[in-house]
Amino acid sequence: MSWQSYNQSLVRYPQHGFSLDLSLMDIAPGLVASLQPKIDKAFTDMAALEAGQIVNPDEGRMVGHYWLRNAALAPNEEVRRSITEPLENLKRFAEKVHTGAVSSPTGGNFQQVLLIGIGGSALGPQLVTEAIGQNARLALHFFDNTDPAGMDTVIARLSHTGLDKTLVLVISKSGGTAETRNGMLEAKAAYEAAGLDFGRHAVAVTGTGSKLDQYAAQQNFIARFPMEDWVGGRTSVLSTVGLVPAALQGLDIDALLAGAAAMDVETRKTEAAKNASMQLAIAWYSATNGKGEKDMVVLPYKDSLVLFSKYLQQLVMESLGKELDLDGNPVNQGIAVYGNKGSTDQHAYVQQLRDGVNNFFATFIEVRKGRSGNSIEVDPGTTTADYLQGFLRGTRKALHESGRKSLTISIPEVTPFQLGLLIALFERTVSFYASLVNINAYHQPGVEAGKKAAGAFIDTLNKVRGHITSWAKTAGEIATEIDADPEDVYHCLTHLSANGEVQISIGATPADDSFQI
Ligand SMILES: O=P(O)(O)OC[C@H]1O[C@H](O)[C@H](O)[C@@H](O)[C@@H]1O
Repeated sequence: MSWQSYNQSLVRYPQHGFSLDLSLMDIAPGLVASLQPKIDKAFTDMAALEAGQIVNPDEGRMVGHYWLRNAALAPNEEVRRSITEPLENLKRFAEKVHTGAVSSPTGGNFQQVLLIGIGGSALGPQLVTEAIGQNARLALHFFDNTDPAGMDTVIARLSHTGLDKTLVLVISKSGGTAETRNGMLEAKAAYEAAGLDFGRHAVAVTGTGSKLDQYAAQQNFIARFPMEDWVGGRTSVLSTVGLVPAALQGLDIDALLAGAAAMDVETRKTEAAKNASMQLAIAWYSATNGKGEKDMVVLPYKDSLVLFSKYLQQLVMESLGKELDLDGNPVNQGIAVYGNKGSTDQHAYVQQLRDGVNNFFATFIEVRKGRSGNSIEVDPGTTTADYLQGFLRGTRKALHESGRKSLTISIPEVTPFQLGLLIALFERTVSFYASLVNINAYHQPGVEAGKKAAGAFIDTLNKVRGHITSWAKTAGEIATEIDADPEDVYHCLTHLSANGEVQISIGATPADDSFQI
């Protein structure tokens, strides 16, 4: 480690207490020169994106999440209003919930929120809640799956305060996501079982006219907030998707937006050496050979940032994980992201990072402030915060000594403003990196394949249900009757057996197992 290379490779924005240290990334001196045409193109793409000129060919929609924190950039008055009006409305709405002007139909203020959403409609709000929601006015709970047992656990937890005091926030951009629809129907059933009118406790955040929007109107939801078509799910944390729950928690959403806007100011500058997102994109390119050859391990040394890797996983992997490049050539791009937090991970998988397969680069996130308030001495003169800093610096050094690359992002503390900075930093990095490797970061064609196959499986499951009899049959026999894949039929039958709908007699192999009512 050299003091000189630290000084030379640091991008810092002292006015925000932010710095990005790339000194341990070993970026080859010639790389930037060889990438220059691509870097120039990335800046041109960025300008086109911010000007509303990037339209996803398969979906026909503009990409414009940058406008959310800078409405003045929006390409026309209509888009500008679609940012400013919901922002004012959601603030007013949160205020009404806090003052009790919007309250539980059974009387009294709402005291907690159940957020139902998945993917970008949950990960952003979860990140914000964990990072800066410690003193939230209303506690947030989540349904982010179609797991009935998981939902039962959450409902039981909510019932301590009471479902009547729980505001339900159903969030889905498309308004048609199965897991979210299921979660909403399960919640509705729980409210009805408690003798409560679900609609009078519910709020929707969704695209105007979507299935959810129509359902919310029909069920007389308390409020509906629009989510604009030009915001993608994984970049929606600063739209109504993230801001409605944040405002309900009483968080400083203006500071969150201001942090993102401040990072945008820095990362809009076309001097690559001073642009933290461009430097990060170049570092990703250098570490992964521009082909995702290494994974990104995200290690924030701060408990409140524990969900940052989970959040980045969607942002990076759904954006960059693409089969084809922009010219239609197969490239199978992407960067795998995982992580948790330091120093906890030191006692779990850092052993492999240091000594095992060298298939990653680490992203350390350093938060300089330990806590607000005084600290005890755990050793003479030493605090727990000293240890946290020591472990970060120590692990970074140990990885470097064994030839592992890492970069370090430092921020002063985890505030709404700093969280906004981090979110915007990575959004722009993903955008730049996509330009460097010539892919579209703003569509997700691969996600549909699994959804379609799941739909087909559920159709088969329902057909199987209709062919179970009081006499025993094998999966193969039922598969022949309904013209389906016997392996699928077998898994339908074991599912029905585990859920008490059929009885199973185990044979020598799955093909010999038989099932009856
Ligand atoms: O907000 P929704 O429309 O319900 O979508 C939720 C998620 O579902 C999809 O599978 C997409 O790949 C994600 O990008 C999206 O965030």
